[in-house]
Amino acid sequence: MSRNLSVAVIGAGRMGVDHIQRLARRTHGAEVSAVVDIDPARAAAAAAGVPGAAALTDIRAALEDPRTDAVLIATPGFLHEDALHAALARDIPILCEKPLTPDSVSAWRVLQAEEKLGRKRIQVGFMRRYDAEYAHLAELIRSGELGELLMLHHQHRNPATPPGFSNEMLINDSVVHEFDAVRFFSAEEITSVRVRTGKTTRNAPAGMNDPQQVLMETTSGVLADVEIYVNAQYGYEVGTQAVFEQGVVRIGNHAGPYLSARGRWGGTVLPGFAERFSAAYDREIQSWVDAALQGDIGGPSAWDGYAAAACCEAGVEAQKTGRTVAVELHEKPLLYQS
Ligand SMILES: NC(=O)C1=CN([C@@H]2O[C@H](COP(=O)(O)OP(=O)(O)OC[C@H]3O[C@@H](n4cnc5c(N)ncnc54)[C@H](O)[C@@H]3O)[C@@H](O)[C@H]2O)C=CC1
Ligand SMILES: O=C1[C@@H](O)[C@H](O)[C@@H](O)[C@H](O)[C@H]1O
Repeated sequence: MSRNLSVAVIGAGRMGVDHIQRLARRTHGAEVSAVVDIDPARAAAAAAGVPGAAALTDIRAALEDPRTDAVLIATPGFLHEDALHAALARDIPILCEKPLTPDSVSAWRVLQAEEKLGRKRIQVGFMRRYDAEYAHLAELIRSGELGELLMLHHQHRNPATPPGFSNEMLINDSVVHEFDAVRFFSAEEITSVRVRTGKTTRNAPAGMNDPQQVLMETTSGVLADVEIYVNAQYGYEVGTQAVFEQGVVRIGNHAGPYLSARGRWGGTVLPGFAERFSAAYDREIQSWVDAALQGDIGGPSAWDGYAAAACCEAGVEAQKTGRTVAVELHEKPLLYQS
């Protein structure tokens, strides 16, 4: 395809608007042809100032338009399945924000629909894989330079939760990224999950345990833990310490620059994920567009979305029961083995 990839963006909320700006202003080879939101005012506001972008309220109208080459889904997770099936029926490239779907049964249905097409059409929005430090750590692991990877310690801190955020969302909305990160770094599946709750911050909404510790193990026995703390108040921090046979690698948390001034030294804590992962989102979308123009996908697949959904399910059960819960996965279809 020599012309730009015409993308219909479904959902013009926080992430949708961010991706529309990215596609329209910072991505090569793409343009936004439609913005779809159930709320017409949101669709119109997001499409305003984007040349050629139609404001629509129904995904079907975007998919019926022959100009639509690809879709980016940024509606809430519980709406992803319908949008995915509709876009798969058009056999066009899809970037679906995380989660692929909220549970492993619906994720498997999506994966089977894609398998029938005989090619990968869906990329899942696990953008951390595109963060420069994440990519560097993955390269170090693959190179074997420091020996075998043995353990991963993660911290994931958000300043505060939006209204309605629950214990389950802490796993499904937040730790879903670490499930993907552990699978990405270890290049293995996660076999079990355990969740520990302890003393809770007074800043958490009633009924929520915050922080929590999520413990997991991979096929070869790599142990990983996550401190998930979603009302940490002071800012947004995401970091990992990877322990190898011959060394330790730290990424995230305290990236510079460090300032020495006014009798103090130090850096800045970023306010949220949009700032922390801004460059990663840019790379993620560029990689998807580049691959889509070649009829491929550029990153995490529907299998990765399905496996993460299965981990989340195990995580929520572990959270409720206090038990170590096994992650159950179907056999990996051939399509996803390379
Ligand atoms: N990769 C990342 O770091 C992040 C990913 N996300 C993911 O992005 C997705 C969207 O999240 P947010 O932008 O925070 O949500 P949001 O609530 O800000 O926006 C969702 C939008 O979808 C619209 N919508 C609802 N039903 C619709 C329908 N049937 N058709 C079309 N539009 C509809 C809503 O009116 C709203 O404008 C979620 O899957 C979320 O998990 C969210 C935050 C960060
Ligand atoms: O996906 C995201 C949010 O939905 C989630 O609530 C945050 O915890 C994550 O850090 C962010 O990347």
